[in-house]
Amino acid sequence: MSRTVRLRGVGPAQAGGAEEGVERVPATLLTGFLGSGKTTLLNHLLSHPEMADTAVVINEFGDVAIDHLLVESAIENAVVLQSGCICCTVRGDLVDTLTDLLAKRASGALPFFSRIAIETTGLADPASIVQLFVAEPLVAKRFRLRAVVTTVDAVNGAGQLDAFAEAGRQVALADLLVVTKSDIAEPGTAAALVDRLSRLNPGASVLAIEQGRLSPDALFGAVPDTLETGGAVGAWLKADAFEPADVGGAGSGRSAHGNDIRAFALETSRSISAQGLKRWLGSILSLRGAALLRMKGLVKVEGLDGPIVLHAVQHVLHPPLRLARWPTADATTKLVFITNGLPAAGLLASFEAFCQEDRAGGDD
Ligand SMILES: Nc1nc2c(ncn2[C@@H]2O[C@H](COP(=O)(O)OP(=O)(O)OP(=O)(O)O)[C@@H](O)[C@H]2O)c(=O)[nH]1
Repeated sequence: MSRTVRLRGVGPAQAGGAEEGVERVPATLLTGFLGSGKTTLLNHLLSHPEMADTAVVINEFGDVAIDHLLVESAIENAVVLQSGCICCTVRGDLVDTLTDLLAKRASGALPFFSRIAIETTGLADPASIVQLFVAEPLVAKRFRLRAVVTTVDAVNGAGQLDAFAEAGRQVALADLLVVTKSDIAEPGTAAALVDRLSRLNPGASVLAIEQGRLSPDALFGAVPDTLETGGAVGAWLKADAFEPADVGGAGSGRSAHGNDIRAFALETSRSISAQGLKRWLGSILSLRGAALLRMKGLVKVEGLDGPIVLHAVQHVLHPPLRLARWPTADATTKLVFITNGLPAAGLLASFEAFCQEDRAGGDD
């Protein structure tokens, strides 16, 4: 069930300017375990004037929606998705809500907004929401996922990571990890959590904050917006932060305690045919997608001057981006993985196998 609240529509919409825009609306997904400080952070972010034109979608689990009442400011465009979690029962509702927001913006029923923020329930698996932005045409055509921000409670976060798989998945999917409540954590606890999070998801930026105090500049500055430039690709991939997996060897990577979440990097100077890459991706995403929390990287493909940029979340591959030239001095394939129960050795062996195949494969 989707329920709309507080669509006050104050002020005129920017007459017609928002309709059928060429630009896709950037979306920030705010996730994090129960009580980890999502609403507090959202509130603080929305208090900044530059965030005024933000439409907010808040998903609450249960019969009585409360969080939206706590989001105090700037929410002319607040929508609550209730009675279920976005990632499962009300996923269709989220699609409807997003398209409805655009229609209302275009008709003037809503004030103009140039970005959206989506706050999930504390138990959501953000992967299925990320998938909407890639695989659901109604959403993918009009919105782009700008950032996944995950809050982790400095006091309870370590225990939640040990006990709940959802907490680990939320961390693995993040572009930015925000450690909250460092003001009330035991000395050293927040720093230890920052360290653990950096090992779980070496590609994400990690910031420790208090009482939601994070500026939009700090948030968006930590998450590159475009991959077209070399510097942005480097900051996005952060391959150096990942432990290398040994090609042909055990490729252990780093195991975090609790869930069997491992982060590791694969680097090889070998190139793969376009056909081989397509088949390898088809194979690992369909067969092992559930365990592949995240994969990002640059791949050297035969016959191309620049790399193919890959980004996959579980079974879903973001549209691959073809760069005209390599952003790095070394034109080598670099793939970083965060997996749950999927050892590096198997992935490396399969990549190598597909490198050997289809040497004469065409570009398609
Ligand atoms: N001391 C302190 N309290 C915080 C901080 N961040 C959040 N809180 C408090 O923690 C409680 C939960 O914060 P929320 O922002 O509601 O957390 P949430 O993730 O939105 O919670 P759910 O939607 O229930 O999952 C509230 O009482 C906040 O005031 C912080 O940095 N320091």
